[in-house]
Amino acid sequence: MKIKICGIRRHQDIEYVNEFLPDYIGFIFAKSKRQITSAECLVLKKELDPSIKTVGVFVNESLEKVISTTLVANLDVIQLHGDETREYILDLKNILKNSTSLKDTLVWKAIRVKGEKDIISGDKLPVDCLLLDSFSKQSYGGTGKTIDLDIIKSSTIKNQFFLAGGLNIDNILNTLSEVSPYGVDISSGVETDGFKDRNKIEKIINCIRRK
Ligand SMILES: O=C(O)c1ccccc1N[C@@H]1O[C@H](COP(=O)(O)O)[C@@H](O)[C@H]1O
Repeated sequence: MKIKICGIRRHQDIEYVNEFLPDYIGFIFAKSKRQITSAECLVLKKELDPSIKTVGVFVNESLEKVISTTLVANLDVIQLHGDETREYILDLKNILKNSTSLKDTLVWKAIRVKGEKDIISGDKLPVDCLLLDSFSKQSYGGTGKTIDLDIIKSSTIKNQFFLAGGLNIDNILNTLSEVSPYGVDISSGVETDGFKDRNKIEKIINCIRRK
């Protein structure tokens, strides 16, 4: 089970992830209280354990901005978390494929699940991995709202997927007994008063790894 801790933005956050070594961390480049710039990301990355892969989270961003940020911050994965279309994804993959420095960059697409049809159409997208998140009218992500697991259970999703949306120490084991994602993506569930909390990161990573 892969683990991603998202919304890393402070030096302390880097210390916490270096201690507990999730597989991935996420940097938010979209409008959010967790948003950082590519220059700030670069500074944080210099302190990061090299075994941890980095994911840039973008929402309805121009291809130029996604590419320049990915280059500056030297990201391993681009996570599209908005309303990006199949055409946008194909254009992005084409640019990555033709770039010497970005040809190994992966593309993940977040599907904000309202119903089974969202999963069915998301499953057809030309991406390296899907990320199933809850739907909220207020915000594109990082809401702490959970997905209705019955929608995933009754779907015929074929792609590997990360599960996101309100995962925390109180619901993680039950969630993983109901569905079998490739990985879990956790953000607000490891925060206290809006900031990453070392103890919550420790507890949830240990809990998932002991499972
Ligand atoms: O975390 C954010 O602020 C954010 C903003 C805009 C798009 C995505 C964002 N985060 C992603 O949201 C999900 C779920 O987060 P949570 O665990 O419910 O708080 C996760 O995939 C983050 O990458």
